[in-house]
Amino acid sequence: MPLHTAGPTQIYTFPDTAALSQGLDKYVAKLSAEAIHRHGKFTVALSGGSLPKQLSAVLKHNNSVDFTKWIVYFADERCVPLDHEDSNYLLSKHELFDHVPILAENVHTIDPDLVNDPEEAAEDYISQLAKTFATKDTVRFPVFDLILLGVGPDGHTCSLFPNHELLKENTEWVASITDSPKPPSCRITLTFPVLNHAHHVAFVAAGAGKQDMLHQLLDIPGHLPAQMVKPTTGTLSWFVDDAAAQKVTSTTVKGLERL
Ligand SMILES: O=C1O[C@H](COP(=O)(O)O)[C@@H](O)[C@H](O)[C@H]1O
Repeated sequence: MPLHTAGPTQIYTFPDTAALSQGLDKYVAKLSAEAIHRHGKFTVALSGGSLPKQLSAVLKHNNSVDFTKWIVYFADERCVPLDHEDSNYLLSKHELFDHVPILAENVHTIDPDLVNDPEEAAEDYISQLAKTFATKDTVRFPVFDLILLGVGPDGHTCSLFPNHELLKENTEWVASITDSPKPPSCRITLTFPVLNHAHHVAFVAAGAGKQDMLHQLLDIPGHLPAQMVKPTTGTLSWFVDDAAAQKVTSTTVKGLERL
């Protein structure tokens, strides 16, 4: 069974969070090696919340991964200083960057001088993206090798919240939000077109607290933000533990698979 398949959503389940981290390590290491072989770098967008810890537990010990070729952006970021406890960057720094040879200049943070002006911060982040992603005429949006996403209990992903006007954003690469229902209220976020142009997108969700939302997202068709992530040509995977997957019954997905 290949590690990932194009087309239908692939759901990988694991008995617990330790096994989930092992599966994620295998998946990310493979995509990293493939991307570096293909174009000399691995462009990845990381979420905050529970993701960095889950991702890094095994990956940070994986010496086969060439982290020097990683170009890191954030799927979303809170408009706070980089040393603030709410910073998604700080989380990933503590969990991953401090333990692996990622180059500081390859980690693209929100400009700390712009955190009081979310709109400007989003504009600046677009400029940072433009340095990595040379857009061709046919491809208007950055094409990440991998975007790693989390999902909140309300179905939000990145800083794209249910019923928010940002769900309609279809031209900008990065948008700002000043009324996030989850604090802090000011944030910047990648938009759906960017998420949906990626080569690979993977959601990571663990714990019984995600059960109801996972059931809703995977079994009941709808338009919650996490359900609007539908890569046009890329793959979509879910990495979940048994606790989170307990109520998922869907026959519309390809099936729950163990790695
Ligand atoms: O606010 C945020 O929440 C989501 C979900 O977080 P989790 O702790 O439930 O995994 C996260 O993906 C996003 O990056 C973050 O800013």
